[in-house]
Amino acid sequence: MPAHSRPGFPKAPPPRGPNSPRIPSFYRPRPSATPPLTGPRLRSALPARKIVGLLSELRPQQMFLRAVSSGLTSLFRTPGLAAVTAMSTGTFVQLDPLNYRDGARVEPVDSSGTEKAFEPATGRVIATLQCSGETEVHLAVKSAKAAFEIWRKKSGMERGQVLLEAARLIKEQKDAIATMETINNGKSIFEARLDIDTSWQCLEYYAGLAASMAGEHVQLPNGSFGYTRREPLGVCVGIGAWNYPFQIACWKSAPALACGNAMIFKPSPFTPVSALLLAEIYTKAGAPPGLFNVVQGGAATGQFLCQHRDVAKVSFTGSVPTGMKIMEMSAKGIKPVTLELGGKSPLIIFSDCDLEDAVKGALVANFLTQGQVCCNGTRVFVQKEIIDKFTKEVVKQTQNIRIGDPLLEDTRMGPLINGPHLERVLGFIKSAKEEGATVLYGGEPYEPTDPKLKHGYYMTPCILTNCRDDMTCVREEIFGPVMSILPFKTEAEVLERANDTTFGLAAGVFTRDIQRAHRVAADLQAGTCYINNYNVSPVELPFGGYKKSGEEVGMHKPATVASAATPVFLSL
Ligand SMILES: NC(=O)c1ccc[n+]([C@@H]2O[C@H](COP(=O)([O-])OP(=O)(O)OC[C@H]3O[C@@H](n4cnc5c(N)ncnc54)[C@H](O)[C@@H]3O)[C@@H](O)[C@H]2O)c1
Ligand SMILES: C[N+](C)(C)CCCC=O
Repeated sequence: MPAHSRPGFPKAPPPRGPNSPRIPSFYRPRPSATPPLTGPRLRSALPARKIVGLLSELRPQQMFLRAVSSGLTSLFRTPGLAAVTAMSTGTFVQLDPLNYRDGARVEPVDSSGTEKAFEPATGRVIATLQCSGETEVHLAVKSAKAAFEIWRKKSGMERGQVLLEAARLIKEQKDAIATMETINNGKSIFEARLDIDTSWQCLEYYAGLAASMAGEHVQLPNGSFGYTRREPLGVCVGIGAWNYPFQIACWKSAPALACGNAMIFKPSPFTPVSALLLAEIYTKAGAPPGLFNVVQGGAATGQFLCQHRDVAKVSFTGSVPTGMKIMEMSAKGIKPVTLELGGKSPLIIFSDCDLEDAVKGALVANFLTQGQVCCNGTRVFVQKEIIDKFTKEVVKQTQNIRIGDPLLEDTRMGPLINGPHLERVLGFIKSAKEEGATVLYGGEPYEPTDPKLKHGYYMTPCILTNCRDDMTCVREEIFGPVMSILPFKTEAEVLERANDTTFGLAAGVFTRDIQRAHRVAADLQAGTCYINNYNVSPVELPFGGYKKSGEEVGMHKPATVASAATPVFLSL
């Protein structure tokens, strides 16, 4: 939550960071008891603020080379991962306990059922997890409370040192963590490595901020003075989605821990494994046992966490319907929430764009992580003058995307997360056809030639044309590799259509006209607006949503404008 809009925080540091739970949202303003208080000051009159962040002009080719040249050089056996048999497609099984409490892996003391986690590339079960019951959740909270008592008394500098060491360990173990992420999530190893980079970068960023957070000294009449303290909230809960398992765990825990809180993290039951690596790293880095606990499970476990009396805040990443439930539960306990929810983001391509960049931008805006990205720009509005040329080129490049074993270096599209989700995505394509859309390319189940991948959840990326704004495929979040192309004539028209949605997570604009770029970005109702780029993730910038895409307790919506020379490429 933006510091500027919180009572009692008139001079907080700027709310910059990768995720909405930025530093101030894990703090509560607390004036000291004596001497006399100034009292909290409401800054509700602050105008809405937009943050403009410029990306460094790192060429995408350099980024690519850096990522691939690192190689799989440091395969390791993580402490506690003794039962990992191998780190390649089709062999990994997870036999160690998947909960983490008091600095060690544990089996839950009670359970409300089991869930199977798959390797999407092969369809194999890699882990069966016990869904933590109410007693286990209570033990995790108790352990986190004890750690909080130690942690909250540390100086910001001391907390920063632990986070820095954890960041160093993540960097050191990057390839093994990325491999684990690829095995459990299905995203290509190329992408997973980029995710791990934005994970350790996030810890470094908040480590840097930890020491500089301070309260205020306020002069009062007759020689009196007051001061404010910035105090952590206590035990915070993080609930994650399955599309960025390790990154979400880092983006939630880093700001929370930097501010002096403890965190209990519940990953999605589809992707339970990599959060444990983070837990082990925090312990190794010097975090007190219990500071970062992991409980596994689905909705029931999540509810136990949200409803627990001693949980001070819930930070949630997931779908809008679940976000609504989380908000409702938290409201009953008067708990602040941060909600990072879904989207149906517009990507606007003007006729004066650099077409080559725009095509690459559209690919990365739609097919990253097999299209399972909250901020994907899936409503691709293309100005009429260039729509034929654009469509032809986008189809050509989509045909070149390499689908297959996600652990292979040249794979750019792996399997979807699981069978039911694949069916759901294919169902959207079927209904698009029924509603009059044309499938220009893809949208079919895909079977790679490697026999071990036969039971994986692959499909060809799909391009739809003849779309209308009222079609289901254009209105609803598909969360799969499906691009809908929509023609437009004028700037005013496209802005109105782009904003005509209940979501507001991200948006993109491709144009050579710099004034138009910033004018359109300012009028788009979205948490992040990319200019001549898409889906880049600099950790220094906030990441949040308008409308149903997200919620924080604050007086303005974060709106980031990320601008760069050229987009990251998906196809080779
Ligand atoms: N805005 C963002 O930053 C962001 C990032 C990633 C994903 N997402 C969104 O997440 C969605 C996909 O993720 P998903 O399928 O895992 O979402 P989901 O809402 O089904 O589940 C998310 C998490 O909530 C838990 N959960 C489910 N019901 C719950 C309940 N009643 N109480 C407490 N916890 C509960 C799940 O076990 C899981 O850990 C998409 O809509 C996507 O756009 C958003
Ligand atoms: C890293 N990205 C691409 C910004 C995605 C953030 C999480 C959304 O699903």
